[in-house]
Amino acid sequence: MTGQIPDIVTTAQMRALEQRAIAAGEVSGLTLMERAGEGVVKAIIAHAPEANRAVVLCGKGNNGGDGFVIARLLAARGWQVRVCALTAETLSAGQIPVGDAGENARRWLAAGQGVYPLTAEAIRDGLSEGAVLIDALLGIGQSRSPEALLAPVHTASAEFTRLTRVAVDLPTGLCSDSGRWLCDAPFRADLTVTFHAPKPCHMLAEGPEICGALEIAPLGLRPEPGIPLITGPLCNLGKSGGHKFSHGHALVLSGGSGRGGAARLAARAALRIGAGLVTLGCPRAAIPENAARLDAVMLTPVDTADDLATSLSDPRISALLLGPGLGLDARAHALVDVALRDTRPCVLDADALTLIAGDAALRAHLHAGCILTPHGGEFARLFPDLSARMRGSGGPSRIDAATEAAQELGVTLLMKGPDTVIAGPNGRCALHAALRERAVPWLATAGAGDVLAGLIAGLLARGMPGFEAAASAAYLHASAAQVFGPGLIAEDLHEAIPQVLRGLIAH
Ligand SMILES: NC(=O)C1=CN([C@@H]2O[C@H](COP(=O)(O)OP(=O)(O)OC[C@H]3O[C@@H](n4cnc5c(N)ncnc54)[C@H](OP(=O)(O)O)[C@@H]3O)[C@@H](O)[C@H]2O)[C@@H](O)CC1
Ligand SMILES: [K+]
Repeated sequence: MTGQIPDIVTTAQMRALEQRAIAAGEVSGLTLMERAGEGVVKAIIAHAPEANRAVVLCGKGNNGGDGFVIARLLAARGWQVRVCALTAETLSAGQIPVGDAGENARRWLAAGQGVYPLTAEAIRDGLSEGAVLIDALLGIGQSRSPEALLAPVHTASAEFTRLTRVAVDLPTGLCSDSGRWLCDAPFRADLTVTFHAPKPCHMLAEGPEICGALEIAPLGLRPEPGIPLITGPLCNLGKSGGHKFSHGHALVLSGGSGRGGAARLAARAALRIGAGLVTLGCPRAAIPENAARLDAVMLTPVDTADDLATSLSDPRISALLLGPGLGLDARAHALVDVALRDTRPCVLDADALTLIAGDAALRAHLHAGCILTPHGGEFARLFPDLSARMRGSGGPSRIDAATEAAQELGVTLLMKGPDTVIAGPNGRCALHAALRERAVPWLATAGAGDVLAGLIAGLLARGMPGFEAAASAAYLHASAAQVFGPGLIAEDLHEAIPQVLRGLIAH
């Protein structure tokens, strides 16, 4: 997948787009299906240039219709093609369904080609090593487990080691809108060719694991806004003059002695991303430890809520961060309480999220300047009902859940993961997908989340709005991990940020 990636569209949006274009007389369903098939064939040839044999598995809907187009176009190129269709029996009896899929089945049969049943034997006999196995069983119309449908496919394909497995639109066994599996063993693709725009399942949850490489075939439909993918910072990161106070002052609150590492990681990240000043507020007893480990980050004693209130009387403090290594004791609770009664932009991570989850009074003070950065477990603590619904069949996707949660609390919410969702208090939403060429598995390391929280706090301190700061930080965080590569530990992220910034500012 290269170049500008269109916004993600849901199943409902995709269907509406198609229907509008057809109703307006701009295009017919048959033409769209032909374009879809052409796009898949083009991608297959680029992906498997040596192949000349394919088995196309066709379902009874329009995904299957695409399969018949693909079969016809590959056969026209001289490929040896076998179609194994769910509707083999009725088609062989001359019963052609109405509609675009039926018309493409008719064209296939009219060319003198046969249709085989969807059995392990028929599939196996059509394959050989190096062949292409094309899944056109189910697309965006699937809603229940296709376990039985896939059983012969798994049996047959297990006998080969060098198949190229291609999913049309999305792999069978995947929920299009959530990216969750609909069965234990979905189709596992090396390449998925979708149409017009990515669907949530190509980016979310367990979807990417079974989609393989992703190609987007255009259908000639007009683009419409969907969920944008974050492919760069959403704000200018350069500095143009000014003194340190013109670039903001972040205050990071820390826990006691021996617990300062997480807050130090966050504070350094805030400084690295360009906050003019960063102060770490910690109990007086922890000052020597932090002083021994920090130079450019300043220190101030914060033992009590009053100490924090005194720090906040300095109007130059432009953003707060509470959570990393903060603890869950009465002091931590009191600090979160004071911070939330202030209206300055405030990042709440880690322990601060746990405190908020357990205390409705704290939640009541959340405001639009707050940015919450939960991972899956923290999200479940904050939103147990929503989280339970997400696990159910047909439940909300991570995008829907984050959007609902952000609106419910009136905050910006960054739901962490390889598929990081950023949702604003007003329904705005975006996705940062650290997937495929942007995959950074070595980011799963202790302290990486603290650095992310620090990057957000630093950008907020510089005056960036919450949504933009969170989305940009997600991008910068993954980029730093990518620059450093394998062996990364959280401290390395700071060292990689300058290289990331140089690349961005040069552009
Ligand atoms: N939108 C567009 O712009 C374009 C779309 N195009 C293509 O159309 C595809 C969507 O087609 P679609 O709507 O016909 O749905 P599809 O996925 O083929 O399912 C069909 C039927 O399968 C059934 N079924 C469901 N689950 C099942 C199960 N577990 N096991 C067995 N059966 C099951 C269910 O019928 P049911 O049995 O419930 O009556 C369902 O109605 C899309 O993915 C893309 O490839 C392109 O041509 C270009 C333009
Ligand atoms: K499919």
